Amino acid sequence: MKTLPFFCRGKVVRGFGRGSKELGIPTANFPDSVVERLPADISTGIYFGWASVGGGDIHKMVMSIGWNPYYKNTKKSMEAHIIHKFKEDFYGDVLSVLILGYIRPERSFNSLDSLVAAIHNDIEEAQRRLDSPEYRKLRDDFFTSTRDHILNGH
Ligand SMILES: Cc1cc2nc3c(=O)[nH]c(=O)nc-3n(C[C@H](O)[C@H](O)[C@H](O)COP(=O)(O)O)c2cc1C
Ligand SMILES: Nc1ncnc2c1ncn2[C@@H]1O[C@H](COP(=O)(O)OP(=O)(O)O)[C@@H](O)[C@H]1O
Ligand SMILES: [Mg+2]
Repeated sequence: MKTLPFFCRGKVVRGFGRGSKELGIPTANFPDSVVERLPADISTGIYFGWASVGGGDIHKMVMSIGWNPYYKNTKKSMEAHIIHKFKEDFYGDVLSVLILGYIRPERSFNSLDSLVAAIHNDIEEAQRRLDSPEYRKLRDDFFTSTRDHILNGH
């Protein structure tokens, strides 16, 4: 995917409220304006990278881009599960993400448990891959040079 790494930023909006309640895995959802501006060659699927809320600490993240086939959403979404325990929700805060790599396509599952298990595997894979020196360097390069700018690009 030639547009990776891809950096984007937007205010966290509400989704269907399923992430925390049904899956036990909250996802911070990006607004339509950010989803619509994704480069065409970033296909739907599951990605990993780095994220920061409100310009705060940088954490590992996994992201889902697409129509959530298990739920048959009709609107494309971009949602990040940040691998960190937050004290409270952060709707309305600015979320910055650096998307670095692709994990797998989105798919449907026979049960909620299988979807949850697949997401836990994604989280483990992201944890492992983001420890590489190359991805740590990209984190430092992108977040220190772009912290004060609004952008949707790479
Ligand atoms: C790492 C990750 C992988 C995901 N994989 C899938 C998938 O394969 N199929 C699917 O239907 N949804 C997938 N999802 C999306 C979840 O279904 C979605 O985050 C959940 O429904 C919460 O949506 P909400 O923010 O609207 O509440 C994934 C989400 C994450 C964070
Ligand atoms: N580790 C986390 N990663 C992502 N969002 C989190 C996390 N911890 C708390 N949140 C909060 O949970 C919200 C997402 O929960 P979710 O159940 O997916 O609801 P929604 O459908 O409104 O996106 C985020 O917008 C954010 O405010
Ligand atoms: Mg969500």
